[in-house]
Amino acid sequence: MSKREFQTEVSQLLQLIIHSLYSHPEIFLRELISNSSDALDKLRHLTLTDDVYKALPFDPRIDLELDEEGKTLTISDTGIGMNEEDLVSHLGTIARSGTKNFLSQLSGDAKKDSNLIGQFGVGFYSAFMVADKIEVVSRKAGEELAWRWISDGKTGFEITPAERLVAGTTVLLHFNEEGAQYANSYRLQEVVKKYSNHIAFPIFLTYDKSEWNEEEKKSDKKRTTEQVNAASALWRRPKSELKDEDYKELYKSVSGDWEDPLFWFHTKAEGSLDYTTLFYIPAKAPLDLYQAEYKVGVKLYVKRVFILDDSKDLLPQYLRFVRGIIDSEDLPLNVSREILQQNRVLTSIRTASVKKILSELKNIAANQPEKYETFIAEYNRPLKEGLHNDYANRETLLDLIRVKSTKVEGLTSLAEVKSRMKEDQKSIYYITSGAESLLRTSPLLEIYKKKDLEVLILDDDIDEIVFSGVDKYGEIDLKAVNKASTSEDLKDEAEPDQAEALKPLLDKLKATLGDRVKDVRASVRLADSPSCIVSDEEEPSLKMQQMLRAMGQKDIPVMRPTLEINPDHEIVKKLLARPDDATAEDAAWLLFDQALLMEGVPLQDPANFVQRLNRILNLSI
Ligand SMILES: Nc1ncnc2c1ncn2[C@@H]1O[C@H](COP(=O)(O)OP(=O)(O)OP(=O)(O)O)[C@@H](O)[C@H]1O
Repeated sequence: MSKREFQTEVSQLLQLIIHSLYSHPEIFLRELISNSSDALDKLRHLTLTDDVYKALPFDPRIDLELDEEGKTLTISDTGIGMNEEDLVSHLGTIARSGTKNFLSQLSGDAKKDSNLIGQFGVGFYSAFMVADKIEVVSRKAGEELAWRWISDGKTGFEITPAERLVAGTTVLLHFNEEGAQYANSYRLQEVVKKYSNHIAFPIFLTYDKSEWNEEEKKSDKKRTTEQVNAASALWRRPKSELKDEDYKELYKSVSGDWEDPLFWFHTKAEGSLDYTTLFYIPAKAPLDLYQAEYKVGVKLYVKRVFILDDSKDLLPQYLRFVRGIIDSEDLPLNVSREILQQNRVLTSIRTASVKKILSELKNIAANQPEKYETFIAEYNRPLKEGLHNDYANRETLLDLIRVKSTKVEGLTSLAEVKSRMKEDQKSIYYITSGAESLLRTSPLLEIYKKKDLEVLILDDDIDEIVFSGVDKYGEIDLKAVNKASTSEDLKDEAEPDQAEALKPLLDKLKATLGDRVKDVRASVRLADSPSCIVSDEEEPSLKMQQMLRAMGQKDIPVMRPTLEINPDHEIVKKLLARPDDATAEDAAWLLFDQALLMEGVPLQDPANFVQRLNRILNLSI
């Protein structure tokens, strides 16, 4: 006999499940049935593709056996099974980094945590909500030995040799007080129908059925086995036969989510390629959305046979929040992961699927704006990632994303921004890189305020990278206000060019600031501030350079910004009038440093800044 302890994370998860998950104890059955269904999927795939397994008998089914008196339930499958090693690693440790991350997000507030866990899916361990002892007997396909795993969900588990006639897994639950309600055949049937009706394999329930005995005028109990689920691949049925409830139920069983999805798109394609797709958008963004090791939410089937559910090639990465099914008629059943990557059929399905998802989202944006708002609250950012990566769908994605702006409260679409453009407005303008409050008060926006031009406030930290690659919305140029060339648009033909008159001052400033600046120029974009910082077209902004360095990128050359000064500002006028003033040098540095501060860039030498400031203050008091 070998006694082992659970990995710390498992104990943590078990504690949580037992103490805060009482709101939905029935999901234990969905989780165990879905594990069985996965195990059957895996074995079916092997029997179709791997010579070693081809000769093995495969009679796929899931059996629930109820002992009402003894308050036990077994869930058995004829799937892939587990050997001793698998039992230890699958039912004693948590390998998925997503789960570990999930645990670290827990707040200790039972209500919030149970919502989190609902989105996450707790798997096998959820059975400890309803059982105080669980025995698993499993035999791996192709192996002779079977193993028994026993645990009370508290101290650890034991593994001993056991017997099992065929490959597969049997989970025996000894119900606790909470679980006693499930030692009831009606309740079990109800829960199976609710969550697992469309599992592709038959689920049988064996129980003592009461039957009326006419002769003896009493009811007898008779051991009966009945199929309790529909076992149909629901996605292959015509849309007209399916009700919203059917879609929601399938969603919950494929995603493990408790909440209804926001919406779904069901498509049957016939023609050069035959396939069915059913995609769902979860109401809440998956918790691992921003993790490199996110869990794939789309399963690939070939002719209703499950192939895989962990391929990142089924949809582009930015659509990783989509859940659902792709079922193809044209792929071979033995298609391997490597082949999938360059398979023409899958590439076509993927391209068409992305188009479909995006065009459906566009419809929703147009026809159900409130619902679309809920969607955007969760998924605006991944769509922006798409702008960066999915060139082919950029136009659609530009219509789908939402942005903040100086003209509206909340979010707005680029189509709305376009419709608000003034007659002589040459481009759509935006400002990036920094917190919203910093961006809204930036001196770079002064001229736009004065001219009553709208500016998009792009304060998401990926915005600068994303939008630096997007230079047009339809025919209209998109321009960052902190780029040197953007000011070309703003030049007033009527206004005389002041550069000539300013030249002596510009030269002087340049000489003082030396190699800290690339250039010093007269600005056309300032109204109230004396100076601002701009970058060249191809260069990341100062704030961005700072971020890249903070992220550990070392090879970023030091890029010098251009300082622009406002020819109409009193300070600038005075400096021009008194070129030999003793304070000129201090003033030059203060003009530069304050422009940096307004960009959100920390000063290289704050002590120097303060000394200069105090000297000037002293003179003015
Ligand atoms: N009936 C079964 N047959 C074969 N393997 C199983 C069975 N039940 C569980 N396992 C194995 O144990 C692992 C852990 O199961 P668990 O339900 O905790 O998580 P999961 O199914 O991987 O993830 P989740 O349920 O969170 O999506 C599974 O990945 C699988 O390898």
